[in-house]
Amino acid sequence: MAQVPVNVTVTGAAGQIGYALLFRIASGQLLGPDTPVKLRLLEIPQAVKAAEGTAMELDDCAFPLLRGIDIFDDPRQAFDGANVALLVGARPRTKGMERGDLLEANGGIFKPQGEAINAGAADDIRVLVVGNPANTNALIAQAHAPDVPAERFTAMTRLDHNRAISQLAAKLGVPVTDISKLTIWGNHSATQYPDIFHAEVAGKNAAEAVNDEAWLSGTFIPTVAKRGAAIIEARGASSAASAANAAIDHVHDWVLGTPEGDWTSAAIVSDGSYGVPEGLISSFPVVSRDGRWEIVQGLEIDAFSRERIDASVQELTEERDAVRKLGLI
Ligand SMILES: NC(=O)C1=CN([C@@H]2O[C@H](COP(=O)(O)OP(=O)(O)OC[C@H]3O[C@@H](n4cnc5c(N)ncnc54)[C@H](O)[C@@H]3O)[C@@H](O)[C@H]2O)C=CC1
Ligand SMILES: O=C([O-])CC(=O)C(=O)O
Repeated sequence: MAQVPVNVTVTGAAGQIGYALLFRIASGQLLGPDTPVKLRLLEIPQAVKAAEGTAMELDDCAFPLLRGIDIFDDPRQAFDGANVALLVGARPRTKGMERGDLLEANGGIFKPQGEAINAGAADDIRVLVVGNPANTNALIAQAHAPDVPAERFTAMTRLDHNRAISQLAAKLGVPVTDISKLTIWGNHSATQYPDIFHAEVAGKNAAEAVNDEAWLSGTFIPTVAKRGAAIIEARGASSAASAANAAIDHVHDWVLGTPEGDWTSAAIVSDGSYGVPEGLISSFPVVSRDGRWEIVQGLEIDAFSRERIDASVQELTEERDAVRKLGLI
């Protein structure tokens, strides 16, 4: 029997990540080759026409799995019946903007979107926030969706995870497929901590294989943490195709499961594991089983890692306090 299509809502659909993302969703890379999808695109009124142009191109691909495209400028309509929501559209930081202004501007986007998800999304809704500051935007949306289990709100650190795998593989001269069990901890920001102490290269400990602490603290960690800025500097625009790719990876693994013997990284609501205050949306080592993220437990955290995890979690705590003060959560 033909499967019922899955409703996938994408915000910021006319933006550069949207352009790289929508064709991959429609081609079956998000939910697998047997799952038909309906796209529900949300844009601001001024960008609806551009979204319509992208929809025309999607039509022109004649993707067998694509069963419909609807375009909205109202979050209530866009999230109605959504099974998967990719929250990409956000207010970028502009010149002279303070962090508080950025959080406030994004609160104006993610609060109504959380409310709309609460009001009308499907019972199995899964939310991935990509728009920056992703962790705190996810926290704001989650705070306004009290009827949705908090665990359904996540933020993207998969791009950082993939960047770290690539950097580590290059250092060791191995294919990326040899690297497993790498972790991004904390915030999707320059304070994030890419951790190779539990990572493996072809089954052996990666930190021992690297055996170069100067490279680890002086090159690897800052390269991964500042990669977004380096891309902006080189391309004159922020990462788009690689961000879309990571969003596909995140949702694909969440719905269909992570491979046995490995884990990935995702920012999910903390249950207090590894000393991360409960309720913060922070990146952890995670596996997905039966459609739910689970934090990998029992990893030993040495002083080097502890200090870095704590610094990033401290930043998340400050962002949470700032949005609390602004009355956004
Ligand atoms: N978590 C991560 O790893 C990454 C996050 N990002 C973030 O993703 C976001 C999107 O990036 P781009 O696509 O390059 O930006 P972009 O500026 O090309 O597109 C953003 C789109 O969002 C739309 N938008 C703004 N407010 C909206 C609202 N209230 N509802 C619906 N749509 C709205 C805009 O009209 C625009 O079309 C940015 O915040 C960027 O910083 C980018 C790369 C990686
Ligand atoms: O700062 C940005 O907009 C881009 C970003 O998050 C990244 O590439 O990691």
